[in-house]
Amino acid sequence: MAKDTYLKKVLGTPRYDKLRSTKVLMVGAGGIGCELLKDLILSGFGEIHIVDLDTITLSNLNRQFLFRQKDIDKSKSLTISKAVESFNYFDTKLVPHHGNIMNTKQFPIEWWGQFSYIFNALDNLEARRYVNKMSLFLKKPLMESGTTGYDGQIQPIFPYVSECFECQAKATPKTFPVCTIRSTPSQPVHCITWAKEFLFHQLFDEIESNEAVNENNLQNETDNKQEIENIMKETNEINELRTSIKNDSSSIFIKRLILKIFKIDIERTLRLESLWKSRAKPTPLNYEENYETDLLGLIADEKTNDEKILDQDTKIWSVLENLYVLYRSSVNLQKRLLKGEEKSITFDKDDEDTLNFVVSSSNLRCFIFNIEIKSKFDIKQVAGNIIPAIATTNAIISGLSNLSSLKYYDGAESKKTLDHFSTTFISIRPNKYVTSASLLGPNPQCASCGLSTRGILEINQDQLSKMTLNDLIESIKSKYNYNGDLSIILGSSRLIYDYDFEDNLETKLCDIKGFVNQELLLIQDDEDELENLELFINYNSSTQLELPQLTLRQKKVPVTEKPQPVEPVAADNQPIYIEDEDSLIRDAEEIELDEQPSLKKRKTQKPIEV
Ligand SMILES: Nc1ncnc2c1ncn2[C@@H]1O[C@H](COP(=O)(O)OP(=O)(O)OP(=O)(O)O)[C@@H](O)[C@H]1O
Ligand SMILES: [Zn+2]
Repeated sequence: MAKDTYLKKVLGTPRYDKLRSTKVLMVGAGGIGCELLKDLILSGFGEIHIVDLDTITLSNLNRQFLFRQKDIDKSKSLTISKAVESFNYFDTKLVPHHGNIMNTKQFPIEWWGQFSYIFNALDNLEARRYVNKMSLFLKKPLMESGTTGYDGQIQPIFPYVSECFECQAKATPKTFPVCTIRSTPSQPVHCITWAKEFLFHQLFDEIESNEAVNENNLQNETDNKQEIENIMKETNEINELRTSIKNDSSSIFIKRLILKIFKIDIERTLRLESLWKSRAKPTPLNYEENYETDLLGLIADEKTNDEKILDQDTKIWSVLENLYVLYRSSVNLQKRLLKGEEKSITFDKDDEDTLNFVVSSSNLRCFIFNIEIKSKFDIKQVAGNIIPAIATTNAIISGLSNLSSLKYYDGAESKKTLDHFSTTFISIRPNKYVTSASLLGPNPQCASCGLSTRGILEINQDQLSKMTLNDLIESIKSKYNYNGDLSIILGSSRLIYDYDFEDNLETKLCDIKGFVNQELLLIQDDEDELENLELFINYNSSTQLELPQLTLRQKKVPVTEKPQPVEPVAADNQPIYIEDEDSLIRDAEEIELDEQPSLKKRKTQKPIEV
């Protein structure tokens, strides 16, 4: 049977026609991306653009099945597009892009406009938030997906109709007080964090000016003046070591480092009696007396010892072995910096030198503080924030992501409501492998979609040099029916106009600092009647000034009820609804957009435009 006839039969003609002419975007070509691309191709999408910033590493191969050993170090997006050629039965057009999705030069807003659906297959919050924002600006449906170990989730997002990615607060990574890390560790994770975030970072990585440890920060954590003084002194000494690594090609800095961090700093901390009243005291490392000679012996036969020690990643290394690993990794890191190709080195769990440095220094600190020493394998999991990625979980989540998106292209779109979709979870819980929850409307408190409306302000260079800020304000006021004054914030926080800050009113737009292509303008109604308006500035050669067609929603009395996270209920063949005190909500009701829906109302449905 001809391919097209086959596909038409499987999909049905209306869906076939739609899918063949549909362009979609997949962001991320890693664990989920490999599975998802296979599914999207076999579903008959007409054109798929794939974006990934990374290259393939050895550790990807166990689950990113489209990559092979020969592909290591090659671009993920380019390789994945070639890898699917053998089963690209329906001649889907594949367009790979090697780059960061947040790069506005490579991916300007017009570029996003071409897609009918966006699929996220990402692994970090920052990029997910960015894609969510773009989907809100362009009102493009987005399928969010993620997995950790056996757990996974998909969330279909229909901008301003269902919850966006930001509507529910996200868990923030666990952090520890500076003083626990710097002075009083009690668990291996404290020492690992110290080794990775402080010691390694300060010695080898690029340091941003706002990162510097300063007394003010420390005063919020402890009122022990001496402790603050010690931490500041230690930081300055580390900075000196950092300079000596690059200025003196000998390995003498390693001995200075060992003596400083495992002996002198510890002795200094021990003098702070108050710290040790209710804690076990650390024991400074007697390096010169107990270990130096043996270490020099090991170093004399590096070839044998590298094999005997460095490769034993599940073994618990002795103190001497840890010193050996610290020495070897420090020498390698110094060599790399002296070579000049790398200005600084960032910790990466797959970079052996950085991992070995962190493992050994963390273990030596554990030894000093009487904390259990861990294997390299175990420390890698913690330092790399690794939860083992499971290929099957990725495959199931990608399957759900693809299938759920296909419903969007089903025949009768005019009747389609959020009821047709659900957030779906998988987890290893017995009898509840797959659970799902119906989609909620936007959280009215959500800063990304509930409190504001977004659109694109198109403007050409000529207008930029003719128009003043005042002209722009007048255009905005009349377009969106503001009753009173407004204020404007440019970018993340720069106020350029409000009722008592009029300095820029007569300034031409091109002369307002920060008023540049791809930047954001946040417009707030001083009367507090209309919701916030966020405009994305887009330079365009043909348009004079074009403000987006939008109706700003009226602000109503603030809703006091805080949305609660929804506990999913078990899936069966029936659509799943969330049970509340009164009843199961089964009928689709429409929400008027200018209502401030409560959580219960947010369960009701609004038609989705396709
Ligand atoms: N801002 C971004 N732009 C483009 N691609 C991104 C961006 N952020 C992350 N990615 C890509 O998303 C993919 C996520 O895949 P995955 O979660 O499997 O991570 P990985 O880096 O391949 O694996 P691991 O982290 O386990 O080594 C990666 O290929 C990563 O390069
Ligand atoms: Zn939202």
